[in-house]
Order: sequence, then C-alpha cells, then structure tokens
Amino acid sequence: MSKKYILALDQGTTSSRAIIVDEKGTIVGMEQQEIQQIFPKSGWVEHDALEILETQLSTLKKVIQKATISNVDIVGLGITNQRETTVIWNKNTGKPIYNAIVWQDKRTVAVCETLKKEGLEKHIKQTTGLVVDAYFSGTKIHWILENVPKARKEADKGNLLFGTIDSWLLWNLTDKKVHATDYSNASRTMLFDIKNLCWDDTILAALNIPKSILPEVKPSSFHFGDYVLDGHQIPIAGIAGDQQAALFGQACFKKGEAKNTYGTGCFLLMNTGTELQFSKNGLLTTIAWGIDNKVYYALEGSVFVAGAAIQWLRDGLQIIKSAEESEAFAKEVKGENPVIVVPAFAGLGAPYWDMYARGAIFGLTRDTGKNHLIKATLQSLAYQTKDLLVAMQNDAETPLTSLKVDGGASANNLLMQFQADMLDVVVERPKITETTIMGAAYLAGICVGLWKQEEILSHRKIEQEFTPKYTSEKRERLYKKWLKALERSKDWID
Ligand SMILES: Nc1ncnc2c1ncn2[C@@H]1O[C@H](COP(=O)(O)OP(=O)(O)O)[C@@H](O)[C@H]1O
Ligand SMILES: O=P(O)(O)OC[C@H](O)CO
Repeated sequence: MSKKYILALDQGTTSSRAIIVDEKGTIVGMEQQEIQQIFPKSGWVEHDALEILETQLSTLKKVIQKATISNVDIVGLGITNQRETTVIWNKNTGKPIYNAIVWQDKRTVAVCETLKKEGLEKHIKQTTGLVVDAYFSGTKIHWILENVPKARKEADKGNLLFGTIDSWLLWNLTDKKVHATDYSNASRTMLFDIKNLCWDDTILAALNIPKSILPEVKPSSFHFGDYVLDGHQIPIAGIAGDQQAALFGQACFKKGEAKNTYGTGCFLLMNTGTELQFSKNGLLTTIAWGIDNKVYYALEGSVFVAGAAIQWLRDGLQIIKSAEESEAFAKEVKGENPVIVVPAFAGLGAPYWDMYARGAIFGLTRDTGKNHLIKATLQSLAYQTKDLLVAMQNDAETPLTSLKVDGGASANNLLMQFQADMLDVVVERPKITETTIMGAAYLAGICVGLWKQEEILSHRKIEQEFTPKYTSEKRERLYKKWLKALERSKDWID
C-alpha cells in the first residue's frame, strides 16, 4: 500500500514555505523562498501579493518534486499565513488592486483615532476581542477603498474581493475560485463577531466596508475546496492564522496551555477553551480554531518587533552578519548588561498598545560596545515576553508552569536561558520548531481522517528544557530597569 502525505504551506512575513509530512508526522521535504519587503513611506509596510502567490506556488511544486512522491499520495493540503495582512483584488481580472498592506503597517493610525472618537472602542473590544489598532485588517481595507483610484466604485459594482493571505491563496489555488477564510483569520480583521461568528454590521458601517467583498467564514479543519495538480484533486482541508496554527502544532489543546513564537514579532497565545474570556490586562481575545463543530478561544499577547530587531542589527546597523551570530557576540558580555534596548520601532503592541512609542537605547557609557547592544537586543525579546506573561498570569485562573517555544529566534540558547531566568518558568523547546506549518498540516490531516487529534500529542518531542537560575532579587531588579526604560520610550512621536 502506498504511503499518504499532507502538503502544508506557510506564507509568513519574510518567506513562503512548503512542507510534505508523512503519516508519522515527519517532515520529509521543505522548501522556502524569501519575499520582498516594500517600505514606500515611514511606517508603511507592503508585500507584492502576486509575488506571494508565485513564491508559494513555486515552493509547493519544488517540495513535491524533491520529495519524489506522487501527487496521488497527497491526501490533503493545509494553509497557514501571516495574519491581518490585507489584499483586495478584482474578481474578474484576478489582479490585486493594490499591494498587500502588511500587519506591521501603521498608515491607518488616524482612522483608529476616529473610531475611538466615535465611541466605538468598547463595542469593538466586546465584539471582536481586539483593541482598536492599525495592526488589524479593518482599517487597512478602509484605506484601500478610500485611496486607490476607482476602488470604491468597483466595490459598489461588486467586482472586488477582500482576503487575508489565506483567502488570497485559497481563491487562486481552487479552480472554482472559493472565497473563504477560517475563524482564526476572520478574528484578526477587527470586523468579526467572535461570539456569534458573523461579520459585525456596526463596525462595517463605521469603516464603510461593503459586506459583498468579505469571504465566507468556515471552521479551521474543513474541506474548503480542491487544488488540482496534474489532474489529481487535493482537498484543501485546513486553514489557520500562523500563531493559532503554532498553538495547534504545539498540541496546546487544553485550557491553560500556552506557546510563545519568536519570529519577526513575538506571539504568546494561551488556549482558554470554548468559553469566551476577555482580558483585563491589555491582551487580545481571539479565536484559536474551529474544529468538530466547536470554536476554541485564546488569549494573545502580540509584540510587533522581536526577531525583526535582530534583523535590524544585521541589516540596519550591520554589526552582525547573520541572526545566529548574535549569540556568540552576546556571550562576550560577562555579567549583567547595563544596556537596555526597547525595540518599539513600530510602536508598542500588547499589553501597552501605544502606536506613538518609538525605539530607544538606555544605559550607554563610554565603554559600551557592540556586544552590549547585541545582547540587549536579544534580551529585549525576553523582556517583552515577560510583559505578556505578567498580563496573562493576571488574567488566567491557573499560573503557567512551563512555556512551549518555537520560531526562528527560539534556536538561540542564550535567549532561551535568559527567558527562563526572567519568567521563572521552564522553557520547553520542541525537536520540531516548525510548529506553525505543522499546525496547518495537522488541521488538514485531521479533516481528511489521516490523524485523530489525540495522536498529535505523541508526535511532539522536547529537544531541550531551560530551567530558571536567577534569584528572585536579581530577576526583579533587572525587570524593574526594563520597565523604567519602557516608560521612557512611550508616547514619543506626535
Ligand atoms: N539564532 C537566532 N538568534 C536570534 N534571532 C534569530 C535567530 N535565528 C533567526 N532569528 C530571527 O528569527 C526571525 C525568523 O524567524 P521565523 O520564525 O522564520 O520568522 P517569520 O515566520 O516571522 O518569518 C528573524 O527575524 C531572525 O532575525
Ligand atoms: O509571519 P509571522 O510569523 O511574522 O507572523 C505574523 C503574525 O501573524 C502577525 O499577526
């Protein structure tokens, strides 16, 4: 009997990836292609939606070719994606009418202020679980419709479609042009009622967004449509936003289980079960996934700049040649680091939500060198995560005893040890840190009957545990310094 495989795609902020997973949950092939970052103005971040599609299709084809498997053995396809990033395209031509506006883009700050002035903050929080911020798709859609020539007219004629990256890929991959998304992605638009599972008319009216452009919303483990490859139909059977997919991939199936992903940004998510729970401490409430006719929720802390700060050391300051190198330089600083870097390059996300904060460096003296700066930048990832965990512990009923980690920067041992020291919890790094794309593979595999959800727990293996070593006096002293620095970076630009 021939083997069965799942194909999964991860369209991330910096790259498009594709993997093939076998029945045992082993990755047997992986392809990755970087995508171009476009910065047309200060605070603006865009991607070319056609490049996203091309790189994703090319990784998909290459991974199948290299794994030397037959298309007919691929029984399902899962998609995960950078969330909130907004594409609007013309359904007749299939062409985007503007570049994709990326989640990090801050051009819609003024629209957010208007929503607040109109008194919509409370309604938005209670309906969507989110805070009013330029981060989410809603104000980005509004911007495109208001600013791209003829966009409003075309939308009124019913010619335009909106999608987060999953919907853009799904529409293009399916012959029947399926226009849909899943609950986890919809919950990041700031337009979706996460309790009643429908688009919210009040917010749509406030942002002047016609319902006709929005996708249908489905569970995350669901047969969305088929991708036809050389005559063979592959069911697209799983879709989830990347952070929720990572929560699934880390098998955080029980209430109270949490993971932190160290990628471009940093995203701490805790499964809160099937009951809606709102944060009193600046975290977001979001949909984790929809499966088996149930919707699961999560509390989320989102930090905008994490691994991106390491990229800044590499590409901006050019004081390291690769992200990996940061560890060796940081190790050269013996003892406590007097320098603190607050990488609020795009304002501050959770739990502060300050769109006006900007990056800052503190504690410089005549003998400060590049190693101090590198170590401080790495440490800023751990401090920002501590801010999230403090907020989450204050919201949650049960304290967290361990943290599951993944994402590019989780490979950094110095950072992981400092993280355990600062949090005073054990940090658990799994063998497979590709949990995001595995989450998408699992959602698809479960839908097509290849796996049962419980089986996934046995796929997960720990590679290394980092145990806290600091005294509480040291931990508190360092954290206090961080909070002092943070305060001074807030409310910086006008
Ligand atoms: N060894 C490392 N130490 C610190 N940061 C790292 C290391 N390896 C990768 N990174 C950072 O991790 C990020 C890439 O992680 P990844 O999970 O691929 O991100 P994304 O999914 O957001 O594209 C980059 O921003 C990079 O700077
Ligand atoms: O593509 P990533 O991994 O940086 O994730 C981006 C997040 O989904 C933004 O909310």
